[in-house]
Amino acid sequence: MHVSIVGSGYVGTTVAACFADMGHEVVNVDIDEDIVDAINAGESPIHEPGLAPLIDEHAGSRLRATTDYGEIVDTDLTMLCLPTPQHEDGSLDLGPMRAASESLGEALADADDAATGAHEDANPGTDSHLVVVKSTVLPGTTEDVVGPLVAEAGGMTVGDDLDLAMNPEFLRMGTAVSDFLDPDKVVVGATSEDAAATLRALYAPILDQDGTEYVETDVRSAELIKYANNAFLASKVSLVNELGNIAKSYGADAYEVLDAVGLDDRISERFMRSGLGWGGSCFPKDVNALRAGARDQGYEPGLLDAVVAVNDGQPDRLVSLLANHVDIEGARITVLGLSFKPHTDDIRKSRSLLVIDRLRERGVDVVAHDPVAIENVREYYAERNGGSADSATDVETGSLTFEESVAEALAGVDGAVLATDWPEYDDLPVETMNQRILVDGRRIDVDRDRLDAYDGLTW
Ligand SMILES: NC(=O)c1ccc[n+]([C@@H]2O[C@H](COP(=O)([O-])OP(=O)(O)OC[C@H]3O[C@@H](n4cnc5c(N)ncnc54)[C@H](O)[C@@H]3O)[C@@H](O)[C@H]2O)c1
Ligand SMILES: O=c1ccn([C@@H]2O[C@H](COP(=O)(O)OP(=O)(O)O[C@H]3O[C@H](CO)[C@@H](O)[C@H](O)[C@H]3O)[C@@H](O)[C@H]2O)c(=O)[nH]1
Repeated sequence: MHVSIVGSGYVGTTVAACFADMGHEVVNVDIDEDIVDAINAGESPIHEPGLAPLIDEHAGSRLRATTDYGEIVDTDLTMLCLPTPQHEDGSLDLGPMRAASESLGEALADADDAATGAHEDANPGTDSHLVVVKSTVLPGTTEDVVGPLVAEAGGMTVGDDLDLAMNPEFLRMGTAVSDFLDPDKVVVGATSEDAAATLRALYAPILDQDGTEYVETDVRSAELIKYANNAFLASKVSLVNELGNIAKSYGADAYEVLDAVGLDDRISERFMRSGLGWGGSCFPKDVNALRAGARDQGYEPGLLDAVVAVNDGQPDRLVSLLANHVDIEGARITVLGLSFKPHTDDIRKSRSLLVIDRLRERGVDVVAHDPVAIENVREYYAERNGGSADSATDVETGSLTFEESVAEALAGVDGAVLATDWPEYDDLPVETMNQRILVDGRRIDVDRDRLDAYDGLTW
């Protein structure tokens, strides 16, 4: 099939490369020329295991990228993989979805004009264009916002020459390629049988796999399934963290406790790791969007409010724990791990950034290390501080510097906190630390005998 994917970020790039690998002809459309150039040069614009080889293999043949929306016209369907960030109040920001929907409609209208009156679509057997929302959006967005915007800009009619579907994505950063190619489930909400059939054909190469469920439902349910999934997982981690905080207060070990609890197959042992809590580009904004959406619907989501409150408290607990071991005012402390989880350079809503802020507010000079995310963090602080990446000039707070090697990051420091459980931290070169103190927010596999003091957030 010929597939166009609008938005080539973490999801759009992964999905495009995977569809190309499945045998489809794919074009990525993005407004960011650097991303487009990288893909066309056969390079991955992001750090994601397994992605670079796929782009290298398919770029220039089954995979292309462009800034030109006109290229969607000759494709069987257009999948929207645009950001759906949150407003300051936590509610869903549909700005990028609206802008892209209008651009898409305009491109389809231009093609219609060019095709001497009748819109020629590549979709075999139909003369309508299928728009599939893959971004995470609240119920109603596909049918009440995206559809009407594309239709108006394109001079089209939903159900006639415009078809809609919603196909949420469940991949995780760090394992995105394998999650996409070997998913637990594919969820599709389509507005017509033609749209449903096109999506079945699109996913056919992976549907024969054992263990992949194909769920067909209505569009609003498909939209809500994505939020319910993330809300459930975020709640599980917050519950585990609450139980972990209680375990520590009793001098019990949360990992021993929860490993045993997870043996109950109604609960499962997965997603039971207590510690610094959840970050990333999805859980924080999606839980907030669902809370705001529920309130709009007249429902008070008290449980989800508490889920966020527990999560928000964990970075402060980590810093308090460190203060039990180190006189932190004026201390030099290493923060190990900056990405929101291992095996990705994604730092969006990373707990590490909150820990760094809390430490610096208390006058700590922070030395930060990460195997792949340092550049992104430099850019983040440069943007926040109006140009100064290391911001060592900040007089109110401690400084922030970056070290490329773990050994250099630990040399001469008064203690370290572990924020992201990269495997690189399993065998820490602690000998050169001024004080061999480690406060662990993720329960890594470290040789505690080589440390003067080791403390865990919930154990
Ligand atoms: N990151 C994940 O792990 C993940 C997993 C599942 C679902 N999702 C959802 O998928 C969606 C995309 O997430 P992401 O992490 O890939 O976002 P992202 O920010 O990494 O990428 C979005 C891309 O869209 C491009 N873009 C913005 N406006 C555009 C426009 N008008 N036209 C064309 N391109 C435009 C940006 O340049 C960027 O490359 C979100 O709704 C997210 O919640 C994300
Ligand atoms: O037992 C656990 C598991 C996870 N986390 C934290 O939870 C966050 C999210 O982790 P994970 O779910 O592995 O990563 P994401 O890439 O954010 O993936 C989530 O968000 C995506 C975007 O919506 C969804 O597609 C995925 O299904 C969903 O797992 C990270 O900060 C983890 O450190 C824990 O603290 N303890």
